[in-house]
Amino acid sequence: MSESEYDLQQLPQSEPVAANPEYRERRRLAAALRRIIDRLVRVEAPQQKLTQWADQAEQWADDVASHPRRQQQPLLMRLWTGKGSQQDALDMGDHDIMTGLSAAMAPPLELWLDGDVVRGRATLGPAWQGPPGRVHGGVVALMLDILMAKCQDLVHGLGMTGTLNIRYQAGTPLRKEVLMEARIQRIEGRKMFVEGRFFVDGEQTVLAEGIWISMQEPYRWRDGHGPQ
Ligand SMILES: CCCCCCCCCCCCCCCC(=O)SCCNC(=O)CCNC(=O)[C@H](O)C(C)(C)COP(=O)(O)OP(=O)(O)OC[C@H]1O[C@@H](n2cnc3c(N)ncnc32)[C@H](O)[C@@H]1OP(=O)(O)O
Repeated sequence: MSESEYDLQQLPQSEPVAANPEYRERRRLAAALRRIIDRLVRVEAPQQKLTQWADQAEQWADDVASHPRRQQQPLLMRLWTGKGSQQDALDMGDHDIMTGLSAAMAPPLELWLDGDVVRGRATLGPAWQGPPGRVHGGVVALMLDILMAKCQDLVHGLGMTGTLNIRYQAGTPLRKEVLMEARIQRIEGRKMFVEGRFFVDGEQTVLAEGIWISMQEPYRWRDGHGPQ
C-alpha cells in the first residue's frame, strides 16, 4: 500500500485520519454544533432568543440542504480494494456515529489500541441522558458496539456484530470521564468472542459480551497479537 492509498482492512478502525484543509473546517463545524446540542438542553433563554435561533437554524438548514451529498458506494469500493485516498478515508471515518470528529452527534468517543486491549474514553453531556444524570442504556450499547468492534484491528477478518449482551451493573454518569476496555476472549472460525467493560471513578458500571461474525475469511490473529 503506497502512502497515498488507503485500504479499509489496514486502516485502524474508529481512529481519526489526519485532516486535510476541508476536514479541518468540517471538524471545526462539528465541534461548534456539538456545543450547541449540549447547551440547548433546558437552556435558560428568553423566548425571543429561541425564535431568533430557530429562524437562523431553519435558514442554515435550507442552505446546507441545497448542496448535494457525496456518494458513499464508490469511496467504500475504493477503500475495500485498497485504492482509497485520504479524502475517502476521511469521508468514511470522520462521520462515524460515535468517534467521527466531523460528526456533530458524536461525543466524540476516543479509541486506541494498547497491546491486545482496545481502550477508550468519552464524556457525555445531557443530550445523551436516559435515567436522570445517567447515560441512556441504548447509548451505552452503541458505545460498546463501536469499542468492541475495534478488536478487529487485532485480527485478519472484518465483519458485523452478531450478538451483544450487556449487564448494566451501575449507572454510567453523564459529565464524567468514562474509561472503556475491550478484549478478544477467543476466536472460532468466522466468530470472534469479545468482552467489554466501562469504568467511572474506578468503579465498573458495565460488562458486555459479544460475538462478531466475519463477512468472508475466518478470523485470525495478526502477527504480534494474541496468545504467543
Ligand atoms: C463495497 C464494499 C463495502 C464494504 C464495506 C465494509 C464495511 C465493513 C463492516 C463494518 C460494519 C460496521 C458496522 C457497525 C456495527 C454495526 O452496526 S453492525 C449492525 C448490526 N448487525 C447486523 O446488522 C448483522 C445482521 N446479521 C447478519 O447480517 C447475518 O446474520 C450475519 C451476522 C452476517 C451472519 O450471517 P452469515 O454470514 O450468513 O453467517 P452464517 O453462515 O449463518 O453463520 C456463521 C457462523 O456464525 C454464527 N452466527 C450467525 N449469526 C450469528 C449471530 N447473530 N450471533 C452469533 N452467532 C451467529 C453461526 O451460528 C455460524 O456459526 P458456526 O455454525 O460456524 O459455528
